Amino acid sequence: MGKPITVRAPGKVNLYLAVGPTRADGFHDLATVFQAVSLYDDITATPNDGGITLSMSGLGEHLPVDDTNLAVRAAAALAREAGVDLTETGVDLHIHKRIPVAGGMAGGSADAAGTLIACDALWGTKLPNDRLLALAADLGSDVPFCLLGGTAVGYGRGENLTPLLARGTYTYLVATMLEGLSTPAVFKEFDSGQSGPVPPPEVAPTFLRALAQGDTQLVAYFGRNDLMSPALELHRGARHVMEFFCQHSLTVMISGSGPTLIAQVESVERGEGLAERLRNWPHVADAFVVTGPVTGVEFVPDRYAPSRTRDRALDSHPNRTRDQRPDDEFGDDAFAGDSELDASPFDTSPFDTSASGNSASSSSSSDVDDAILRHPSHRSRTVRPLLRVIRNDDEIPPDDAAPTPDADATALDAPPDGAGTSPHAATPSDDVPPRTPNDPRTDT
Ligand SMILES: C[C@](O)(CO)[C@H](O)COP(=O)(O)OP(=O)(O)OC[C@H]1O[C@@H](n2ccc(N)nc2=O)[C@H](O)[C@@H]1O
Ligand SMILES: Nc1ncnc2c1ncn2[C@@H]1O[C@H](COP(=O)(O)OP(=O)(O)OP(=O)(O)O)[C@@H](O)[C@H]1O
Repeated sequence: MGKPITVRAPGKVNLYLAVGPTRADGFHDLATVFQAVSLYDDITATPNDGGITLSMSGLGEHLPVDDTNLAVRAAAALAREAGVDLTETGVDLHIHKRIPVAGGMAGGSADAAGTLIACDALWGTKLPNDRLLALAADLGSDVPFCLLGGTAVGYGRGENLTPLLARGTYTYLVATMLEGLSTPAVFKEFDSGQSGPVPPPEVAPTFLRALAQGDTQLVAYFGRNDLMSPALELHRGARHVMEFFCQHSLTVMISGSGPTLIAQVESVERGEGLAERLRNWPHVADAFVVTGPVTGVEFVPDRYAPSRTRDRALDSHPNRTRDQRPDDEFGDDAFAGDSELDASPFDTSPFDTSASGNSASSSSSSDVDDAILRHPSHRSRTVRPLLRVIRNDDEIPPDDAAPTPDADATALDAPPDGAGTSPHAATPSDDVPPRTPNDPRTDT
């Protein structure tokens, strides 16, 4: 029987999320910009001689492990699609979860995407990318993006993806909540807040331009999430936590359908300082710093594969930071062994530990473990990049069709109601969620 395969799958944030009308199938048309961030679930697939089993650790300890779990559904869907006979060939899945459950960061979707890639490699199904992406879309609207990673615009349900030109690295302070939110409930709340026909959703050209230019402040300024008001209506705790962000003049958004709150910060150091204080706020489950963009699902070589002991140590570290550190913190040696990852897993196993002479394996295992979990995204090697991406209709507006950021910034120069002079400032009040430039209510 073959060796276990471990992949890691990133969570996402939505930097822009415009919601359109409800479709005949009950879903909403979206125009959204996803970014994958350095917060990962690890998925290990071990071959067995029949059936699919699942165990979970970390934040997933209390989730069901039956066929309602998205990871189990993903493995079963792949087996069906690829004609794998589950009575003879199966998989034991283990997921170590760090992405919050029902937090709007695509936790379940990341597990489904990771399971597809791990089982595809384990069973040697070699499903073409377009079929993998179609399977992913059937499992959930966010699953295709979790496969792809990076920064991408999503239309349709969010599954019609095009990678975006996005310069720069984004550093986010993230606050996860003790209570989650149900995605369908948030969409329903959005519907109930509409008094007339909802226009077709689109991403503002100024926003795309800011992304392409790597102007992180303008990206925050033009960011939008139509699910923010409905999510905050449903989550009093998140409304209170927003006060913290506003007190620190941060432009706060929810991630996806919430209630996780995110804000760009200018440095990892500032973010970590704020996160430490935020952890003591009521309703907050955890606070930490992540960076983006990172790549989609990646294979983790054997020697870096998670161990329960390491996971526990990392998760309980008081300054746990899921971030990108400056390169020199690890030195190039930490990734010197990664060249083997450039090969397709179907040609040469990336999990072959026989390459013991590399400098990574000569480092102490804890140094390397630390390094792989914090490694800068631009160094990551996606073994099986999903280069062929589907998208049906609209093209991104050409540069010359877009107003210049300056022109738009002038139009928006006046701070929104209740906000300070900085576009990043908003004034908190007691129970009413503060208005921010991202809050659709500021448009009215
Ligand atoms: C809010 C986002 O996270 C933004 O990226 C996604 O749209 C949600 O993606 P997801 O969690 O993968 O959601 P799915 O599992 O596909 O759908 C869950 C439910 O959310 C609602 N839903 C989801 C996506 C969408 N475009 N319109 C919807 O109305 C539907 O009620 C659906 O039954
Ligand atoms: N592997 C999984 N991880 C997390 N949740 C799962 C998983 N499988 C099924 N679920 C169920 O899916 C629901 C949504 O959880 P999830 O963590 O995916 O939400 P989310 O991050 O808000 O999703 P999204 O951002 O894609 O809308 C939960 O109620 C949970 O019970």
